Amino acid sequence: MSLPSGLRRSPMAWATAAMLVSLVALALVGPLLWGAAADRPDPSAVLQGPSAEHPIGTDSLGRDLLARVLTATRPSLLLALAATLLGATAGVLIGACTAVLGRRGRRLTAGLINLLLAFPALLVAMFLAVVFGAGAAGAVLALAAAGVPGFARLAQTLAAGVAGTDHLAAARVLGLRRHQLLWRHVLPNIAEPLLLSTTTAAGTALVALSGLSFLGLGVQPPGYDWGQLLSQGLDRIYAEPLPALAPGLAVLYAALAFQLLGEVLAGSVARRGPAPRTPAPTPAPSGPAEDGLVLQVEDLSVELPTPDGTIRPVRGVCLSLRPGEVVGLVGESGSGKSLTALAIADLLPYGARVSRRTLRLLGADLAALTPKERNRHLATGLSVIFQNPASALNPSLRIGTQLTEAVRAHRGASRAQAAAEAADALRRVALPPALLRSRPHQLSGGQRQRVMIASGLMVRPGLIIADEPTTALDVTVQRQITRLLTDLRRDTSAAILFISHDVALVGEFCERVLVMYAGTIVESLPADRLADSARHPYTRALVASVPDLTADRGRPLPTVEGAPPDPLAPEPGCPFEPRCSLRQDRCAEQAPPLEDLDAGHRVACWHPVPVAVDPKTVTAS
Ligand SMILES: Nc1ncnc2c1ncn2[C@@H]1O[C@H](COP(=O)(O)OP(=O)(O)OP(=O)(O)O)[C@@H](O)[C@H]1O
Repeated sequence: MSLPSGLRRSPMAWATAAMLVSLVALALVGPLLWGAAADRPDPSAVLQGPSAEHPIGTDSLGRDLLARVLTATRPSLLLALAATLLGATAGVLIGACTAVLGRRGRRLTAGLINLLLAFPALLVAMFLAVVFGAGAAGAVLALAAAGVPGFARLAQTLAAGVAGTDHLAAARVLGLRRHQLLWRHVLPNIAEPLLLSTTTAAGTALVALSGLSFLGLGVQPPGYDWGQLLSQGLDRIYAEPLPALAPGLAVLYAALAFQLLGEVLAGSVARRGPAPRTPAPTPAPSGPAEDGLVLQVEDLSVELPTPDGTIRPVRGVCLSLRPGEVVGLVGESGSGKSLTALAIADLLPYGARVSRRTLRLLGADLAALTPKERNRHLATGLSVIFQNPASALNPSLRIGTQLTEAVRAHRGASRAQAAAEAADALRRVALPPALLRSRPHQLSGGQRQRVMIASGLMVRPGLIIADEPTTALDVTVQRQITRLLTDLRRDTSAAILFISHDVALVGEFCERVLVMYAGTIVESLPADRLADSARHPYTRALVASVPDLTADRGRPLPTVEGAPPDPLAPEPGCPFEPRCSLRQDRCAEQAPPLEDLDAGHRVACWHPVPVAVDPKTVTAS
């Protein structure tokens, strides 16, 4: 596994690695190399100061103190790690349980955690160390128990974020038992921040454990750790500072190493967090602008790294929209529709690379703008309505705050002016302005989607990208939403790119349809000609797979036979060729370009289907 390049370049990461390696090496070889010297008493060298033979002196039995400090690395680290792991395991299990317990169990556990947190951890550790009895095992148990509430609170907070997610709800519906929910759905999703906290907690545990040994509650003679050596050295610190300083510095060094490890890991997580808004490298300027277009996209491609290799889920896409035009983008799941939209909106996931010949929004070449200008232009010229409004809206903010923040940030509108505009936007999507005070969970799915549309309207965009905005809604609400989008288009003359896999809906709602298959546009035609004049075998198969009320219920629903090509192993030729019953030799050799058939109708096929052919006969069976 290779290190992220950010980590490789970080001096702090290298320093931390060096400190950790030195500690581990000392813990491994210390007792072998210096164990004998550390335990050998020498009555002739009792309580000596630093000398060539004993660089930091000897103890009351004449044992070499440097050897003892070095040998103590192993017990000091092991005990601190044991206390941390025990405390973290118990705390995390208790805290994470709250995500899968019933209401009563959850409240009880939360109350218990709150109660335990009220007691200072170090005092609890000292009290428990006395109760468990002075000794290494008692100190470890006491520290672990004292650390449980802190870990439990952290895990509880993180688990609360998972508790409301759709995947946990889906797993509950599937009937998974509580322990399965905990192990499979809660813990894996909160593991990363917990690991970071555990690392830093190990440093704190090391200091605390040394403190207990220092007070005589931890490791007992003849065993020893840094805390005990520090305590012994302190008796004569004014005469000989080194015997106390050396174990003290060792504690500081090891605690610092753990703290730095936490910092470095947290930094590395933050670095791979949000995607940089600008895909590297700097794109070349766009091709010439075409007059009167809201969106002009030519030869857009997206590359994505995956664990198995790089894929190109969007390949050479061209599309354009005029003011007020509604264009549908249809295709099977995975055909690249959403990534096309995300590439236009500059919202591609981290690691994605985008290339294009032209990308203009409202006449402005997005490549020619600085990142700040581009963000501003996109934020004010484009709105994206996502498929799942539940996750697109921030659950902790009131609707009013979410609707107004964009206009306040980009247009500098006052709070009152923004609130008035938000109320107006809600009215336009047929929602009462009183909802401004609600939070997303208090709204139905249809209402949330209307809020998303209202949010898009707040910036008065020239282009609305609606990515499957009705997929999660029932048919009645679907109709309401599409009607609403139609009204908005009429009133604001915004263009709409409507992404869907519902061919029937797109045919009804849009003026023009782009059919996407395996990352490319394979056909572009007026929506009213979709049902009877589509010429690409894939479009014909999609249309044929739409059930209607007159279909014979005794026969299985028609589907597009076969599966899309493996994005990791693209073949030359037409990507639909393996599924096409009309394929010929040329289809497997060369990919067909998107060419004009007649006015407003383009198709990428070497042998477009004659209009008269029955659509059900065009896919391989
Ligand atoms: N972040 C990602 N990393 C790797 N591959 C991805 C990522 N996002 C999407 N893909 C892949 O890219 C391809 C296109 O995905 P995209 O989401 O654009 O499809 P889609 O046509 O919008 O599908 P759907 O209708 O199901 O939303 C798919 O094969 C998908 O697995």
